Amino acid sequence: MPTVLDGIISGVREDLGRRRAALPVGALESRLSEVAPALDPMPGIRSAEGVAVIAEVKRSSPSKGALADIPEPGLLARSYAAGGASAISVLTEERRFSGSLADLDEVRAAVRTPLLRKDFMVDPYQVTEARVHGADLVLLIVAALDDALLRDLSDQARELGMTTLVEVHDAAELDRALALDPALVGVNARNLKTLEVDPRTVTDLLPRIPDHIVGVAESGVGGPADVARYVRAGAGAVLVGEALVKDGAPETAIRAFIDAASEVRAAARAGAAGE
Ligand SMILES: O=P(O)(O)OC[C@@H](O)[C@@H](O)c1c[nH]c2ccccc12
Repeated sequence: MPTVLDGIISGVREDLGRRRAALPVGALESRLSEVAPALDPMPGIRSAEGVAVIAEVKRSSPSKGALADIPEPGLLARSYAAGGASAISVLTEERRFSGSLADLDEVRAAVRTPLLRKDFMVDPYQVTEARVHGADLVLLIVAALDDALLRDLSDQARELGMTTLVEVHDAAELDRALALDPALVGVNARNLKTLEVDPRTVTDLLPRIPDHIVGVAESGVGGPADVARYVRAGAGAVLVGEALVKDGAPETAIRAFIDAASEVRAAARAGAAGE
């Protein structure tokens, strides 16, 4: 039976075919020289106080439908940056998430924060496109790629100066991700094949990520208590969409996430000192 992920990917391939027909790869590549070099998000992510927040611009999702209108993604991105987000994720998938490369352009024009192109990357064309539109990071979903393509896209991103966030959902995928030695490994609490969210996926897998790689807890953060739980499990970063796009004051919400994480760290330090 085809999974939800299979359905999303076939739509992504169709849309990609249309863009490639309009702008062949050679013409796309010639635009690379016109963009500013990719920013390195890692110093900011590693030195973030409490936890690095990767705040997502997300209009809708296959599981929940419409989440928020977001007429001006640039304005939302500015409030994310003002709240202390270490990076901003922009969903560019059109059919299920109502995103676009135009959103990425708008956000790029609005902030200097490192940007992640969040999409279902299945072709090198998309990685080049991400860079041309100003992305500094790309998401690579292990469940959507075989090892050869995963390696190729990861190498390509590195050659373009970009950072990869490699997303996993189970132990076997985590092993495949770690083989690439990426800067960031994301554990998605949502199973993209069924869309079910189980935070235990994150708390089980994060502790298996080596210290030199930043573990990113993805999905299912509704409030500061969820952030605290993920940080206790070893998250160096959290990726949050729905809760922020629905909040009238995303700036304040991000600060509350960071504060919750800082409290966990202070308690851990106090515990260690008292031992
Ligand atoms: O809106 P949430 O539950 O905070 O989730 C954000 C993010 O984790 C989610 O959008 C996501 C994680 N991995 C993905 C891969 C593709 C599309 C979307 C995603």
